[in-house]
Amino acid sequence: MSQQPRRQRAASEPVLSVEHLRTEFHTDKEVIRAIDDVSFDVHPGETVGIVGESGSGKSVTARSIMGLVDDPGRLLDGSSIRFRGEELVGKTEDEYRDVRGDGIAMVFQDPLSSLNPVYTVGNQIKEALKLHQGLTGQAATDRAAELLKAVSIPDARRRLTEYPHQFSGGMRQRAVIAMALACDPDLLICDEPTTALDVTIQAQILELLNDIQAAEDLAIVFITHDMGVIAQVADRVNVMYAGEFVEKAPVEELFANPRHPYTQSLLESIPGRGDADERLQSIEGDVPTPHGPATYCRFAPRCPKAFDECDAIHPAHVDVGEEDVEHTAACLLYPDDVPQEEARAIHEERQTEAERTGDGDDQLVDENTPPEEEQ
Ligand SMILES: Nc1ncnc2c1ncn2[C@@H]1O[C@H](COP(=O)(O)OP(=O)(O)OP(=O)(O)O)[C@@H](O)[C@H]1O
Ligand code: NI
Repeated sequence: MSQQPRRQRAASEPVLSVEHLRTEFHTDKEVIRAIDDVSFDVHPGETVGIVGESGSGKSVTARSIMGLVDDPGRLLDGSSIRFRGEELVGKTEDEYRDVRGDGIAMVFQDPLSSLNPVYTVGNQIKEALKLHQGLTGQAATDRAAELLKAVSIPDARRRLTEYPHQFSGGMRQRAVIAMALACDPDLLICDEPTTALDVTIQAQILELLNDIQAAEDLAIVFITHDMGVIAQVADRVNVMYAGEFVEKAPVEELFANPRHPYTQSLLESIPGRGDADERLQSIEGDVPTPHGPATYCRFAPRCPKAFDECDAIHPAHVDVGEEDVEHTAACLLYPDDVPQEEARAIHEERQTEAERTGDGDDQLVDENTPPEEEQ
């Protein structure tokens, strides 16, 4: 159990390091590039948030990390996901199962999808303990009760003997978190874990995750569409739109000084921010489905600040923060301390650079597909 101050954490090796992640779905009709060049890392003891509207690619990012992208989905060549320094891309399903059992755990929105209705909660936790820690018998029962206690389920011993349907929604999600903890993970990926719960229960679960994190120095990737939740849980935030990260910043910085027009729109749509009388303002339109690499700004059609070049140049991430603050935005408005033409030239040059180095002409990574079969 580490009590490192945050400063030292930032200097530690990342638990998870995602680089140039690209995930595509090849269907009969179309190719969906659900994730297009996403990079981020997560250090021990910190929570990194991924926030964006429905369809922006949050869950596919999570499933890519977990090795759970099913057919017809594939990770493109050049994608790298390192966990505790070890490359996960290209692992076989068997190898990946070990990673999921020993190190990375995931909590989904619907706790019932992770619980089997015909077994008691206790049996399911004990099964996880047997699988991941080799615990059986009384030792497993004791540990399972400890885990239920750790997630603040009262009367833990008795509740071990109950079935999922005897648990309320919030208690079920706690039980799922207890199951996730049974593999003693270094990294927990939470995909909208509180979206189905009412606000009071939601707050309790977020509090619980916070406590567990502090006690275990756990690294968390927290996925949500809700900026209010992000404000409560995240240390650093990646704002996602149509398969790309469009802004990355520490949480306080993101809320105090949002730079990407998409982030600004997301923040304006939080009730209670700004003018109290103002009607909840949501962003008009939907996230587009991305096909192939972006050669323009995908947010431009909905962006209040868009101009002609936004349809022609793909924005690269540029520093938009104070010195020493890791804050970047992918928007042609930046850098804003140089003439606009110069700023656009920077993005154009980076786009050309990316195209020259083979970006947009990727080969698929899939051990089942020999290279000559790729188009
Ligand atoms: N199995 C699949 N086959 C084809 N396309 C898929 C598949 N899974 C996801 N996609 C596409 O990938 C894109 C991103 O989806 P994803 O589920 O990651 O969004 P999300 O940000 O998690 O949204 P939500 O907030 O609704 O959960 C969408 O365009 C979606 O249609
Ligand atoms: Ni999702």
